[in-house]
Amino acid sequence: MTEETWGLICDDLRKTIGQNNFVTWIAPLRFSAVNDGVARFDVPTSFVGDWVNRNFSDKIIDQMSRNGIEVDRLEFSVASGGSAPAVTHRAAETSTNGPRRAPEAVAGDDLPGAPLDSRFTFDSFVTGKPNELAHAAARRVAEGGTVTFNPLFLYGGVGLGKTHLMHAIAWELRARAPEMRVVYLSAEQFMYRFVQALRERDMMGFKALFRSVDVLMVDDVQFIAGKDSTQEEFFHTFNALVDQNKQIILSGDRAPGEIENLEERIRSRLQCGLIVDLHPTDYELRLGILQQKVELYRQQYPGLVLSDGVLEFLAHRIVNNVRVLEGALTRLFAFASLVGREITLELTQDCLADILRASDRKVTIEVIQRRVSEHFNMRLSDMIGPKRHRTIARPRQIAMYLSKQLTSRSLPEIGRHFGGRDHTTVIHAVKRIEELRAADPQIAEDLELLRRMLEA
Ligand SMILES: Nc1ncnc2c1ncn2[C@@H]1O[C@H](COP(=O)(O)OP(=O)(O)OP(=O)(O)O)[C@@H](O)[C@H]1O
Repeated sequence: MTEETWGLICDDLRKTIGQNNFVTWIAPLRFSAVNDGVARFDVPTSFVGDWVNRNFSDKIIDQMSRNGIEVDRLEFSVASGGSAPAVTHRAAETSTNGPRRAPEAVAGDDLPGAPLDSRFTFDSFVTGKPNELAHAAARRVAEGGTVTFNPLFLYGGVGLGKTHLMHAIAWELRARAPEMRVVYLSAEQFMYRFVQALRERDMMGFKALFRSVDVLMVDDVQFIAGKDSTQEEFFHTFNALVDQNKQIILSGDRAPGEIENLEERIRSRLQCGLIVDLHPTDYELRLGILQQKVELYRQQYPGLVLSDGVLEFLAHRIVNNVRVLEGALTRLFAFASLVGREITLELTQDCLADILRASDRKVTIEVIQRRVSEHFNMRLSDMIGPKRHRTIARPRQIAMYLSKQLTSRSLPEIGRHFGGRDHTTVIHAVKRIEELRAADPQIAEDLELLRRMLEA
């Protein structure tokens, strides 16, 4: 297999495992050789090799086979040094998110940090009303001065920039104070390190390692909910660091108070710091992000002409998360440069027909939740939270009902969007609202109003 074929396989893998997983785990691999049914790779640390082997080997083998390379297993050896491989750069440069360099590890080799994405800096983070508070808090922490709020907890929906902000803080701290031991990792990686330490009977080492950092950043903490011993260890690590006045920065898909199956003592500890919310994007922010990305693409595709109104059109029409917006723009530029044409509105509509159709059709569950919360004057976060009072539970049921009516999502998927509730809860909600619609004219009217607003 050539490096070029590996590059193609990487492109496919990115689609199947998602951009974040790809950047963190696959991009750092350096393809070495295939022989006797074994594909060999160099990896920066045994941790990465181990993780990829456990979590992604099936997918890699499958994608290889789709590209005509048949292997039975993968082997990883720790590279003796050097930077990320050329093929990783190439694969990364054609990523759906535009030009960038390969990820780098933020911590020294002895520290358990995950690689950082070099695109995710403060410079490249566009601010607007929906994210200004989160941005300001992140900036403050990144100054690295006296610890004023601990932890900083960033939360918000998918693809709204939580990981971007965390990486930006890490880059900034690293630039300002290179001697600081800054560790960024996902909650899943934290758990993996913990389980590995248990297996290898090296809890002392684990504790010493995590207690020796100056700044600890853990992404997607909702992941540890319900995982009892990991939570316990996380709690001790957290306390030890707070006691030493070390900064902790966390992110989650919802506020700490709304993460189910999180131990009460952790929840209350998390609530002691500053909790900031990244809100869904608005039109101005989307336009700002598009304009910023276009500047980058102008360097990559010099000479491409963009007609007036195209960016405004995209900002209006693609209201999903920023990741989708970026993907659309990347495709548009790549396509226009391939056919050598100006990016007109017409070309945009042709090239992005599927994405536009999907956004058209899509009244998303998130939008339904938002509209219903506004209508009933309740907090959006209560849609996914645990509260059961009628004034909250009823609108939540209405939102579930509308999600079933207006989207093609399955019952379990809807349940997941409502704070990981079971599909039977959704069935119950749908039945209940159907009954109420027949019996209560006020509910019938509310439903009709909401449906019209959502389909407008
Ligand atoms: N305000 C912004 N300015 C520039 N780029 C942004 C902004 N918000 C998000 N992005 C980009 O959108 C993409 C998704 O962001 P990110 O991965 O940080 O989201 P997330 O909130 O961590 O999502 P997830 O819940 O999926 O982990 C990234 O490529 C990021 O650079």
